[in-house]
Amino acid sequence: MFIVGLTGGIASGKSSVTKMLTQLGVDVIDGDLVAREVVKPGMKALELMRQRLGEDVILESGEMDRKRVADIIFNDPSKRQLVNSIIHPQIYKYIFRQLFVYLLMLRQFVVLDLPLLYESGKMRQYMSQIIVVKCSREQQIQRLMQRNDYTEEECISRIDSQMSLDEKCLLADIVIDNSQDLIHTRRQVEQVVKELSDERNHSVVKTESDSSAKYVLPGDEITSDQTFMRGHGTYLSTLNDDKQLMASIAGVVEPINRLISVRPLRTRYNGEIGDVIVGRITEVQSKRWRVETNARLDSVLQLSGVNLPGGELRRKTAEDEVLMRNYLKEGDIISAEVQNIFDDGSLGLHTRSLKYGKITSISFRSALI
Ligand SMILES: CC(C)(COP(=O)(O)OP(=O)(O)OC[C@H]1O[C@@H](n2cnc3c(N)ncnc32)[C@H](O)[C@@H]1O)[C@@H](O)C(=O)NCCC(=O)NCCS
Ligand SMILES: Nc1ncnc2c1ncn2[C@@H]1O[C@H](COP(=O)(O)OP(=O)(O)OP(=O)(O)O)[C@@H](O)[C@H]1O
Repeated sequence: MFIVGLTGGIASGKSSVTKMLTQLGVDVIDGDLVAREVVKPGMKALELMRQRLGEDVILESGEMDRKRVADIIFNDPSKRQLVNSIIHPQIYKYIFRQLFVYLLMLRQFVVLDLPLLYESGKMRQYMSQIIVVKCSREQQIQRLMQRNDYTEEECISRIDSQMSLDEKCLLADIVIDNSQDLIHTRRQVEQVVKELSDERNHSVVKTESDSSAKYVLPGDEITSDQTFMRGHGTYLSTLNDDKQLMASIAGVVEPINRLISVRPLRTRYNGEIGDVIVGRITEVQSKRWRVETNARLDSVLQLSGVNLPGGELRRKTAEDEVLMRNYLKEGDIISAEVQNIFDDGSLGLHTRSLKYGKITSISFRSALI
């Protein structure tokens, strides 16, 4: 799954575009809605707001006083930073949980509508593409005055509390021009969805504009430093006396501390033995299930690779084979481990551990997020 960022200036048309995306069947996470969720009474962010900004920002009903907080945010830059530092971490936690759910649902991509994507910078690293919705400053003011009954002065203080829209357009991968009527905007949105949905973009990762990225082809030497650890997409060559770390696939070198991997540019999942994956059962066959794992070929879960009721060492009988669909059927989502890689590159999975098997519900322990 890849994540597409959507941003813009205040009242530039982000919500209008997300509405069109939703109508076209795209999953959108709306940052403004998440921001409302995380300050509901009883939530940690609201308690922190009370402690750091005082009872003034809480209404009698126990809810956050949005008008008061808006006054603070749009008129006092240092307090804006304080509010952001309280609310934003909670927003990101919430968003990561939502993204995880979409990941389990094997979505191709999800759009994340974040008004402050560039200002805060935090989520940018996870985005494959960033869309900026633009209109002129005059249109922002006019639309904001019309929608919210703000004075011109109020509109200007809101617009100026954000990075300029021109600057955001320069940083964007895709710009949607919302300065004409909504039909004109809709046409652009349709085109963008068409391009993003293209199968070739299935695992698109943003690397082209990253000038510091080191690109390698299969067989290229990455390093001869002996202290590095071998990660995905690499192999050790001992042709010369010294060991060298080589690229086994084309992609971008990704060092994480001493572990070096090569991240493929545009490809489906290349599994490695020991990977823990989430997949969807696509077919029940004789003594095995076919599993969609976003790899080039369907993966295989053998009947011998699962624990059935009655104990892990129990032999699988002909009766078990008949009942396979009772254990796992088409559409079920499972977590499993890659046990082997067949000659044709397809992955053999197993679920012989209590950690793996059918995913029936998802619960989060906040401490782990
Ligand atoms: C300031 C608040 C109370 C105003 O609420 P209100 O219902 O009037 O507006 P709404 O939430 O729909 O936001 C409207 C727009 O204001 C702009 N905006 C909101 N917060 C900020 C901020 N901290 N800095 C700059 N612009 C902001 C965005 O463009 C947003 O789309 C609210 O936006 C808020 O709680 N902001 C803090 C959380 C935040 O940063 N949200 C942005 C989403 S990540
Ligand atoms: N192309 C357009 N022509 C005329 N009005 C528009 C157009 N696009 C959006 N609007 C109107 O402008 C206002 C702002 O649009 P919208 O709510 O989509 O912006 P936004 O970027 O989501 O705003 P915010 O930053 O406040 O969340 C809305 O009242 C909307 O109906």
